[in-house]
Amino acid sequence: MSVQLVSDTAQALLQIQNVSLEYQTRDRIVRATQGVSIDVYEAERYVLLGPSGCGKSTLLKAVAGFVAPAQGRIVLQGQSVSGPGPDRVVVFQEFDQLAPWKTVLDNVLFALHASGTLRGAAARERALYYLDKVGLSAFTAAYPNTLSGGMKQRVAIARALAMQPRILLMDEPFASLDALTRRKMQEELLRLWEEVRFTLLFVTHSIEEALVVGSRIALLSPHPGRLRAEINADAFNLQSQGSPAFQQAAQRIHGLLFEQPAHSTPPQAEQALA
Ligand SMILES: Nc1ncnc2c1ncn2[C@@H]1O[C@H](COP(=O)(O)OP(=O)(O)OP(=O)(O)O)[C@@H](O)[C@H]1O
Repeated sequence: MSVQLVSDTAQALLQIQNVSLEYQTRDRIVRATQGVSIDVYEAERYVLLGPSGCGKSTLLKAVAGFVAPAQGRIVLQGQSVSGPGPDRVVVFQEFDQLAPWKTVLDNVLFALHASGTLRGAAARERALYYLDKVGLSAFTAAYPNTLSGGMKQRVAIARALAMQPRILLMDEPFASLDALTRRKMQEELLRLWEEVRFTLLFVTHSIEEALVVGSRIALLSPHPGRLRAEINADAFNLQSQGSPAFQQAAQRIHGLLFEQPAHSTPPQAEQALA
């Protein structure tokens, strides 16, 4: 009998129940996802993977409460999501998500103050704690325009973790970084997860990134996105990248996404799905 990662009887932290998402444009309705059902459990690193336009970002925005489902519902810890809240924090791809007129420390403090999460010395202590966790203790007084792209993303991650959200939402957070920095950030994210054990919902269109970052991966079909399969990726990390098992998993995912037999697609160093 095989051992399952997740107990069937455990209550999922996040339940995406038969969710269809739509945009109303001037002349038509664009359906982004179709009847997607996903359960995400406490301390999972759950990845949404699929080709460009399959609705990954829209699904993440719906969990964040920015987009209301046209059908189905999203439930976080037993409560229906009906709008944004400090229990869900998003880290985006863009480097301009920090306030440029605030220092690194003030960017983190502002989130804590504005959301009513913490004030005074307690807020400062928590902000400094998470800035230290992302290796930015020496840059608390710096302004965003003096930081590299990777450092800005670290501030955004520290700011998000400082909120101690029930779930951290990341929308292709490393996609604008060069390959080396991206790898380093993946490594840091996994190290942070080992320490803090937050629950993560992570969007990417890179098969490799999904396997490295995720403990489970949802494969979404092309537009409109439907759940095609869920893959257990707990066995993989940056060290296993390039191993035969890793390459096989990447090949299998590629096959599942594009409905090709797994053996017909040679594995590549980086399999992006754009
Ligand atoms: N504001 C919008 N108005 C109308 N249609 C939209 C809007 N945002 C997204 N869409 C459409 O919804 C679908 C899903 O888009 P979404 O950005 O969620 O996909 P994605 O999988 O995240 O893609 P990518 O990997 O390219 O970011 C696409 O067809 C897109 O054109």
